[in-house]
Amino acid sequence: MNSRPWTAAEFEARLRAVPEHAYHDRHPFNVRMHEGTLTPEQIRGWILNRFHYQRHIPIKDAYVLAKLDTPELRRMWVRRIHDHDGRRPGEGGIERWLRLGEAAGLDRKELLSGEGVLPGVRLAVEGYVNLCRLGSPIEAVAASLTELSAPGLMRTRIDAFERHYTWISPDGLRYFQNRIFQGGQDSGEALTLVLQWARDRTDQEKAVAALAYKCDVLWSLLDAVDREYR
Ligand SMILES: O=C(O)c1cc(C(=O)O)c2c(n1)C(=O)C(=O)c1cc(C(=O)O)[nH]c1-2
Repeated sequence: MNSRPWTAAEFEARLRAVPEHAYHDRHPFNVRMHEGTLTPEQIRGWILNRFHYQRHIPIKDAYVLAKLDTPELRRMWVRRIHDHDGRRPGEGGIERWLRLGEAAGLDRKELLSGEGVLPGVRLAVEGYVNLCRLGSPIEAVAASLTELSAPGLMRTRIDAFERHYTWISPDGLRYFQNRIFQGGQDSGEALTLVLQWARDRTDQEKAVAALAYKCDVLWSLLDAVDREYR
């Protein structure tokens, strides 16, 4: 027999508890990034590998979009693709990440080539894309709720970069500045949907599990980078 559903407040608390314990801001590589002890080579290795994640975000969002069955929901979700791809060449999050790479001394051709992306990073990103491709709408949307923790992390990261990595021009940090607002908007919308859609305890548990899986994706990405750039 199914357990009783959690109340909306209980369910929200369970969702919020997942990234509080398992978000990648606690990963030793990220901790060292914020402490200012990473070398330029380590920072560049992170930027290059994280680009693989960034360029797959609009791809996974296209899979999520295809699961939404009303114009209202699709209009809301399609904004995420525009946020990353921009509406014209030279705009959007992917372009800003390329500029971050350039500000750190990486060639954009090198970033776009995908060379040097670690196998563990490829697998982690593939895991997230496949969850959004094959999972239910509630799982795909719940997985994005790591973004509940992203705006706070962006503020700390900008502060750390401005303090410790002054060899990167401040213009390169525009990606992170934009994500403070975008991450807040994305996660607010996603949380409303997940709370609305979960009808029973099975849905609720699947949403929590999808969010935990997404934390593992981000954690594994940093594990791979940390191991390679010792
Ligand atoms: O730098 C980060 O720590 C970080 C984390 C996350 C996240 O928590 O998933 C995202 C981003 N950045 C990000 O830039 C981004 O566009 C993004 C989209 C999503 C998502 O799951 O839809 N997460 C994140």
